[in-house]
Amino acid sequence: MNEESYCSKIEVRKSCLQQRAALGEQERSNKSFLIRKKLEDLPEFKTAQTVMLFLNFRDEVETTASAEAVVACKKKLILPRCAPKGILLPLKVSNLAVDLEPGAWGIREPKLTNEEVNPLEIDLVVVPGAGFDLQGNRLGYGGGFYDRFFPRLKSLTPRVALGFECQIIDQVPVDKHDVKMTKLVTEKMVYDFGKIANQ
Ligand SMILES: Nc1nc2c(c(=O)[nH]1)N(C=O)[C@@H](CNc1ccc(C(=O)N[C@@H](CCC(=O)O)C(=O)O)cc1)CN2
Ligand SMILES: Nc1ncnc2c1ncn2[C@@H]1O[C@H](COP(=O)(O)OP(=O)(O)OP(=O)(O)O)[C@@H](O)[C@H]1O
Repeated sequence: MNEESYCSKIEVRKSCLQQRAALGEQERSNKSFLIRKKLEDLPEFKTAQTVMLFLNFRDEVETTASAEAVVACKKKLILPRCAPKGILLPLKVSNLAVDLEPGAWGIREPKLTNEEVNPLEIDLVVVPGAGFDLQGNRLGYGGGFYDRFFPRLKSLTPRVALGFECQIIDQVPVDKHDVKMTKLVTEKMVYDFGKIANQ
């Protein structure tokens, strides 16, 4: 990775996460509800048979209710599990009450006994992030997990990020491995970046 963007990624990440942390518990919960409604109203959510979500940790957008909605409407729910070397395993979850355990960094992750799915089967990936810009760029926590995972999807599988308005900045520092989002959903609106291939 280019050294200049590495240093600025650390700084920018810190500042975006501070903005997010400044939201109160109630505010985060209210905004998460609005984000959830917008996500579940998206045509790509409605038509997807297989949805890869994330379960929130720290002060991310709350996603548990959407995960429950995916299971309740008989879609296949896929959740990520961190594996060594920055690999993200997409595992099938049928029952949120029994299929999860606290994994890396305390994130609620599927147990390894859950079935691993072929990323080519996934119709929609919902993506967390520390910061976003309105060109479709996303900054994560610096593990490179999602950037290594995206090239394994079909190139036009929608990649929808969830974030709060306060996490949007003018320009996220980008490297050549960074994959753009197709949409960003915030409490205020859905930003559409068009059909962008993942490689
Ligand atoms: N809810 C959720 N699940 C997710 C992600 C996410 O962003 N949100 N990930 C998205 O990729 C992956 C986890 N990625 C992570 C990467 C780094 C750190 C982290 O805490 N890093 C340290 C610094 C480096 C270190 O000590 O290893 C830190 O921030 O203190 C946490 C999660 C997979 N699952
Ligand atoms: N496709 C890839 N192939 C190999 N290495 C990669 C790839 N994507 C990212 N990396 C490496 O992973 C590390 C973290 O990358 P980066 O800071 O862009 O992660 P991030 O987007 O913040 O995190 P994440 O994708 O987990 O949310 C860097 O060392 C980077 O070189």
